[in-house]
Amino acid sequence: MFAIKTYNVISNVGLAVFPKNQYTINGVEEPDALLIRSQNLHRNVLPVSLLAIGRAGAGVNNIPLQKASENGVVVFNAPGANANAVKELIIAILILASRPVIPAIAWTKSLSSGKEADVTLQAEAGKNHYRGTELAGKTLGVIGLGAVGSKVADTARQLGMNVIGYDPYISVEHAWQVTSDIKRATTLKEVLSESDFVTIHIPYNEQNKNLIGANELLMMKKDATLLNYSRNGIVEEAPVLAALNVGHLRQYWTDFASDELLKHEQVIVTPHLGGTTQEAEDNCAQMVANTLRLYLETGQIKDSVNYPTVKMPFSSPYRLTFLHQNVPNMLGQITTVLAELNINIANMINASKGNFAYTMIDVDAVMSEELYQEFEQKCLAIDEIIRVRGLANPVKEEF
Ligand SMILES: NC(=O)C1=CN([C@@H]2O[C@H](COP(=O)(O)OP(=O)(O)OC[C@H]3O[C@@H](n4cnc5c(N)ncnc54)[C@H](O)[C@@H]3O)[C@@H](O)[C@H]2O)C=CC1
Ligand SMILES: O=C(O)CCC(=O)C(=O)O
Repeated sequence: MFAIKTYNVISNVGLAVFPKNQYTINGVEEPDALLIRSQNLHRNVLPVSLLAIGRAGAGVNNIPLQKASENGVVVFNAPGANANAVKELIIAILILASRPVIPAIAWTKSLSSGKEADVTLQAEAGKNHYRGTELAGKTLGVIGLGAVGSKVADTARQLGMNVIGYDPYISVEHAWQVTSDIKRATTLKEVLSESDFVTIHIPYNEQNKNLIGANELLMMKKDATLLNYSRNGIVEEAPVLAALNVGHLRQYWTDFASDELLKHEQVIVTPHLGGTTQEAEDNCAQMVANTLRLYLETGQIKDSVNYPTVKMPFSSPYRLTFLHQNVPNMLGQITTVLAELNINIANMINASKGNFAYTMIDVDAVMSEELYQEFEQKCLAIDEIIRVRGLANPVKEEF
């Protein structure tokens, strides 16, 4: 049995991925895996039992990645699984930022003569106070052309906007998704200075902390609108408020509340709603539950942010897995231990990601508990090996 502990509201569609005869969810056992959304784990002690963390979403800045890697905890996310939800909200915001629909509705509701004809007349007479502008022909700058940004850019093009994208680190997969009529900026200044609307779709990390501050806001067109549906630490709040106060920036829309932002009339804050649709919550939970199962039951790694992708058909009776430092001679040391114990290798694979690496070795016979314990002890005596697991072939399903 594997034990899963969840935080936040996790879709039942995702939880249903775990067979009841193999998994407990939120039981009393120490967890093998956590399944979370925005839960901040930075202050948590990671239990020794913990093998994996699944983030049902894109951003992983709520997870202590270095600590997880060093403790042999593989962290997974759900790349792209909520991108459509964010895209639709961004498009809605672009429209709401151009057409004063929300105040117009509130004003119309306030008309109450009691006589239908009068209300109609008042509505007609007052509507010119709620005149908007159109998106077609305006320029949208998209910072980050990953799963969300590439979708936003394409849809904005379809709405007749000119789109400038900026992503110096774009993956080949996402580069293919961005149509050729989207202009590529080579500098942040280029995208900021040419856009009527700027929307940010990048991860929060040390490098992106305060990416948009006073200098960058000055690069923006006067009267432009800024959207931050990525993370709060990417945009510095004080210079944004100052830019709004002097009339340089028209509006700031964000998914991340703070006391200061909530007080300002030209700041419109949504309650971290980007990925909050039924479909996105189902997709994210289902995707990450499947990757957790794949890892827990077969050792294979897919969509991890701290360990490499490692795929190998499970065709032998028994599999050994090793999370280790990415240093020379790890394979040599592991195979020496296997040879000492007269264990024959049927198949093996090794891959690395940054300072960490992963090795899977299939052996041609099931190891007894006693033999496995001896093997594990010898392996863990090697300084650079972080975690060892022994897995019997599940045979029940095709992974
Ligand atoms: N508000 C919400 O509910 C949601 C927020 N998010 C946030 O949006 C972020 C992006 O999500 P996805 O598009 O799914 O991630 P993604 O990983 O598919 O795309 C991120 C893109 O940003 C690019 N990038 C990184 N640093 C950059 C920089 N300094 N300048 C320009 N480009 C840069 C990367 O090369 C990558 O192409 C997430 O990390 C998360 O923080 C994502 C989903 C929902
Ligand atoms: O609603 C959620 O779980 C948060 C979505 C999000 O911010 C993300 O996927 O990065």
